[in-house]
Amino acid sequence: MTAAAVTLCFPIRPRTDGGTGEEVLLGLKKTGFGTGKVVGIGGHVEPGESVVAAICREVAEESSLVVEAMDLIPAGTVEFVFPAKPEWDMFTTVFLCRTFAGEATESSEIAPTWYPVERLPHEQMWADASHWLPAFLAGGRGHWRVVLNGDNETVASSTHTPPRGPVPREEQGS
Ligand SMILES: Nc1[nH]c(=O)nc2c1ncn2[C@H]1C[C@H](O)[C@@H](COP(=O)(O)OP(=O)(O)OP(=O)(O)O)O1
Repeated sequence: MTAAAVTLCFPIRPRTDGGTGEEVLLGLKKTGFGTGKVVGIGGHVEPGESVVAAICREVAEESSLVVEAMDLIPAGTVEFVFPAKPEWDMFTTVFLCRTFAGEATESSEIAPTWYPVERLPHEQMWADASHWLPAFLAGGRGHWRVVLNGDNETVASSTHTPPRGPVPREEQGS
């Protein structure tokens, strides 16, 4: 079974509560997959849609923030593997974003909230998020493969593969 293509965007801005550092926009999922969890803003890539178009659409639909394609910062990818429920497998392309317009506003799907990057609400999130999200927010890049246990909640394993460097000259085509 092929993993569903999804995409997530983590808007980041300087903290607005007087603290130092940055805050990131997450949201309480009100409907569908992961209801009741605090998740990243995003969702499924529609057939025929580019990942970039999908994330701009999802951010607008779920949070009302307006994100332009050129302001997306590619961070990497995460594969969510549910061996006990393969139909839940997802492959997500992750972006950060520091330039956007509008105010985060509640939608039918998501109640958005800004959290200091140093104080993510891990107890309300998917257990795997503590493996890959702080790494991306700290500037890490690459691919994460997360395998869930049979309870579809706890983490059996998580593996990080760093991005490939530039292709060595001798491996480049002519
Ligand atoms: N293990 C996991 N940890 C995590 O942090 N996020 C996960 C996850 N498994 C899936 N997700 C995220 C990725 C994706 O953005 C989201 C599910 O996509 P959607 O919100 O689009 O799904 P829904 O079925 O609610 O909505 P529709 O696409 O509108 O049908 O869940």
